[in-house]
Amino acid sequence: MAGASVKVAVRVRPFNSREIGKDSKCIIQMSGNTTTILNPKQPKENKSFNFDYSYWSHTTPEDINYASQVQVYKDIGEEMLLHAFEGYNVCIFAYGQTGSGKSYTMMGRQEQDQQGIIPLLCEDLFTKFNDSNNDNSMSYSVEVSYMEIYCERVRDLLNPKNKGNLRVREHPLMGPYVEDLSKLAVTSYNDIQDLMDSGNKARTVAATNMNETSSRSHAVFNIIFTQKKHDMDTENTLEKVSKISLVDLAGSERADSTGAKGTRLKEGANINKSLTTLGKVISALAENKKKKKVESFIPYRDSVLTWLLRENLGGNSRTAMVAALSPADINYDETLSTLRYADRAKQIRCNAVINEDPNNRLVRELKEEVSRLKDLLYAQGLGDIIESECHVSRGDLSTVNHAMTGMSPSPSLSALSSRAASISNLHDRIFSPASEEAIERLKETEKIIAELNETWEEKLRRTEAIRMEREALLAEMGVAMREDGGTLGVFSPKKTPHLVNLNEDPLMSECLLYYIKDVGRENAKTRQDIVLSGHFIRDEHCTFSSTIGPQGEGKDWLFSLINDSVIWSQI
Ligand SMILES: Nc1ncnc2c1ncn2[C@@H]1O[C@H](COP(=O)(O)OP(=O)(O)OP(=O)(O)O)[C@@H](O)[C@H]1O
Repeated sequence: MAGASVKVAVRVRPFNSREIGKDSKCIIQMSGNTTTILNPKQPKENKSFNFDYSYWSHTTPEDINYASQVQVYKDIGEEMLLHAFEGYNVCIFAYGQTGSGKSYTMMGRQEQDQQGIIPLLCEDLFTKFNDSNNDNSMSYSVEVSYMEIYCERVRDLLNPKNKGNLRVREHPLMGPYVEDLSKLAVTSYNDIQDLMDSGNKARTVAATNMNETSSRSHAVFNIIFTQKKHDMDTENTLEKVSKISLVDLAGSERADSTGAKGTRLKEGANINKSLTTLGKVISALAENKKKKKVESFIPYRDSVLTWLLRENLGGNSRTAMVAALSPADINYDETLSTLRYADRAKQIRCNAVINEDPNNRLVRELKEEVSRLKDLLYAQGLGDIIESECHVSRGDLSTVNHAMTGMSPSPSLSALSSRAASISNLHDRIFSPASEEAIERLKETEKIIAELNETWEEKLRRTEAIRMEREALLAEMGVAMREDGGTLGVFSPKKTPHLVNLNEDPLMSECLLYYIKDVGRENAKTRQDIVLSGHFIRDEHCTFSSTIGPQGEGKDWLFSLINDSVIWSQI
């Protein structure tokens, strides 16, 4: 399987109501694997591209050429899942301008069997486990993480305790990773679905708090999937670990085309830093494939996204990309640029290897690293600090120095002054750059070993504790959830719910459901007075209920947040 190319698919969606309203023309044609874009200004200037798959989803399922969610999953998702079972890392990422259909392809909609690649793949994963239930020699475990990259900062979407931004680190043995990102243990498809839902909700809430839509952030859903095969004869256990990364990228439009100014422009630039770097990485990898000898430098480290996805882009991974296309003539420039991007991605080759027994090897290598670092610190005369204080947090000088001097915590005045002198000496010694780095690395490595050594039961307990925290947080917000005829809604018994259009364009069909805090509508004047409770698609299956209205007024209200002020309007 070494040296396989990135699989590239493009998919064109139906017109949205805004495009229909503007009497848009469809500029995409597909025939077999070829996609052609028509230049609306110069009708003879057609451009054609070949991809592994060209998905025509512009019409309705009645059209025999229509590519359904299931077909996209069967071609791309199923193949990648198969590779994961073989023990390869796999990655599927969706690229395209805002509103082109990335989230629809990756997540889809819960209702009407329109689930996208991520839920279908997760469902299939557990179906495959259950199918192999009678093979006693096999055992499986699945862990999930879900993060968001916004303006080069990483947020945990599954653990409400991880409120701030997480640190992206690089360990010499582990490569780049996100420190403290929760990996939660799951035992069924329902578990994973719950996590997906809460992650998606956390993403929308965060975006709303920043007066943004989630289309400005990159979402990375990781499934770490471990298979163990026990050989009864030799009593050996063979382990394969595969990381499945499913990525919904931020909208790819260029900053100038969104009309962004000031802070927005800066945010755009930062968001685009990850996308621009992704483009540069893809171009450099494509160039390298053409060149025979001197390989160009690949700027993985220039953005958080490319750094974290390094292995998936030209490294140890089987990777697929879905480029989402708008069919409308008004989006010609963006759509052409998406097609060119996808065309370059075809050139990337990845050298995937089966990850056999990676944890045993990693723990062994990490332990070797620990003893190397300890030797180094002993050689610098810092032996006692390692014995007693390796686990203290950085900068906890008093504890470290206490360990170094061996003094009691409440020394006499004279002892204090001599201690102070020795502390200042020791301070220089401990925190010389080399030893500081070694101590830091030692702590980091021990933390990684502890995580790797965590038992399955401990993981389940930790996952449950985090789930309870998530629920407590929702309860605090006054949210009670119920499934209403398949339509997801979040309702509060105490507070008045409201529907809000997510997009500035009132014809766009994504909605947020808000309700006002106890202050009442007339007093709801700022962002603090409202609570977000849900995010869904407004279409013929989701009509606004007339019972949703402030203070029993029986009318629906919309509000917009302009500079943090709530502006009301009645539908
Ligand atoms: N193949 C499709 N069939 C039917 N509807 C689709 C399809 N693709 C997208 N849509 C609809 O188009 C709208 C925009 O799609 P989606 O939210 O997936 O875009 P996006 O590229 O993820 O945008 P953003 O960058 O804002 O997240 C949604 O209402 C979605 O349901």
